[in-house]
Amino acid sequence: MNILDQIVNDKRKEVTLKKSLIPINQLEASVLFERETISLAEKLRNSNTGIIAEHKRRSPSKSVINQKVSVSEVARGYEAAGVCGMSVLTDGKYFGGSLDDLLLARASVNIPLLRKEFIIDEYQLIEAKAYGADVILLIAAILDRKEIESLSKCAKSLGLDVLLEVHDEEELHKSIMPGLDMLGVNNRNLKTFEVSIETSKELSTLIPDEFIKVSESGISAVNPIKDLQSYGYKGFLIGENFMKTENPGQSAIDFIKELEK
Ligand SMILES: O=C(O)c1ccccc1NCC(=O)[C@H](O)[C@H](O)COP(=O)(O)O
Repeated sequence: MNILDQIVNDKRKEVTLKKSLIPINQLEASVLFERETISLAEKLRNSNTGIIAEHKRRSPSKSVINQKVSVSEVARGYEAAGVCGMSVLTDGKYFGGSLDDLLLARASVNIPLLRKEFIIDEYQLIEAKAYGADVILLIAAILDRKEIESLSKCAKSLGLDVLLEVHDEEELHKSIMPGLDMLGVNNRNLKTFEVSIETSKELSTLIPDEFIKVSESGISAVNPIKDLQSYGYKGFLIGENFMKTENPGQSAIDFIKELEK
């Protein structure tokens, strides 16, 4: 069983429990449910830097990254840096995140927020909207084509952008369909945890132009971004590189300044 199988097994139990505790109509009653969302795809399309900065306390590949900084402080720092959007990990068991992190980020900034989660059920999309997300992630490795289609339709009906993540050509072919806004290539091999931006380069020509291309994971310097931009990438999801520092917002500021040179 690989790490994604383990996470999804736990996630199914978690979602079943949550559904029994918090009914959908309670989530729909959130004031944030009626909020007009901000499109991350649009921000990336019009940006020269395209940074999506992540709040990530820990991970299966790195264990603890940063347990000290507050999510509000990180969010405000990222916004000040001029990122296109912020990714907030909401999984508790493997990443130390929560829906409250999303809520706190929402209360702190006015930039697109991605709910970074292992989405397997429409219930989680309704939660995402109720807690202030603008974007959701769908992971091709844990969903079949029909599930991707129905989850992306549901997300769009809630006004949420959809970022679909793939790891290889097979996942890409299986999941390309209208209704997705962004296609993310994850550079992290989830069997070995090795990261290589070559994965983004190799898959770039297979992604139709109508999708905004996002490169995810293992980015820790500006030169790889400049390289990936020449392969058509407009978005760059960066977590650990910022979060491993004492002041993630300041490191995003320094990084973007360097990228703009
Ligand atoms: O980061 C992990 O170890 C991980 C393990 C299993 C599933 C997902 C995982 N990460 C989620 C992500 O996609 C990354 O947090 C994101 O792309 C940022 O990556 P990085 O810049 O390398 O922190």
